[in-house]
Amino acid sequence: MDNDITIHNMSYAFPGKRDSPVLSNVSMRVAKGEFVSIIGSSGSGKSTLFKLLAGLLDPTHGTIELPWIQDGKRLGQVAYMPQKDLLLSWRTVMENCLLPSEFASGRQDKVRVQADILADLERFGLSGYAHAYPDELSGGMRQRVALLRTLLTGGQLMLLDEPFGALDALTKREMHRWLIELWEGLGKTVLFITHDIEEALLLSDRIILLTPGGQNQQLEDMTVPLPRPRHSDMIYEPALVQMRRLLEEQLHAKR
Ligand SMILES: Nc1ncnc2c1ncn2[C@@H]1O[C@H](COP(=O)(O)OP(=O)(O)OP(=O)(O)O)[C@@H](O)[C@H]1O
Repeated sequence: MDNDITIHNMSYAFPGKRDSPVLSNVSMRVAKGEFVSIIGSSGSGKSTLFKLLAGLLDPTHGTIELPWIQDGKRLGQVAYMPQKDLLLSWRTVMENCLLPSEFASGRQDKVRVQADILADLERFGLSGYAHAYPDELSGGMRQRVALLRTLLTGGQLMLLDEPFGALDALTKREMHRWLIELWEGLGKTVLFITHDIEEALLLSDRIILLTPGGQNQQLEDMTVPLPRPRHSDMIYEPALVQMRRLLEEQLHAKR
């Protein structure tokens, strides 16, 4: 419990829009090592929630507790992958992956960092692409580079904002397998924003449905009743069909 992420009665309104908060009295708890998906209609505040967790914005009211953060600085302790992959087009895959070490405090042995990145690229199915530029890669490969760079920023918590939204169904499925293997191997806490209910059901331990603004934002919090390892056919199990219907209804009702 001590390692849980805790958000308590948190509200956030953008400057100049104090009367219409994007997030209003939101509370949630996420256990260390959990994989939790956040779904919600467009504009319900999902990306804003991630920016608050990453420390890029400060709550207007309420608190966010990340128990492992020592000095209050979240940069480098929370790995945040924004909706757009933001790979630098003028830098190679290797140079993009070197960014976190360039920002890190203290001197790092560059030769060693590069050797580690080469090993990671192999693990991520990207061997031979260290010197390629982002626009020479497929969508799935770009996302893997962006995820690797996110991982290299370190930290216990990974915030992934619709990482697979733009991928075709087959690539998406491969990326799911790969992400789950990675998550199981690293034991990190993952928060994952998606619009794809099936994706949320197959990947997550829990799904949190964020409803748009209002005075007291209610969160639906559902545990996914599936063992691991999971496979795509599980989506047809009666408990999942029922849960999917419920989520779709809630999502449409709250628009
Ligand atoms: N910098 C900003 N200044 C003012 N309003 C903003 C800003 N960024 C976002 N908003 C508003 O806050 C609300 C929530 O935006 P947010 O991006 O968090 O939603 P979301 O749930 O992630 O949406 P989507 O699913 O479309 O990505 C929206 O109404 C948006 O217009």
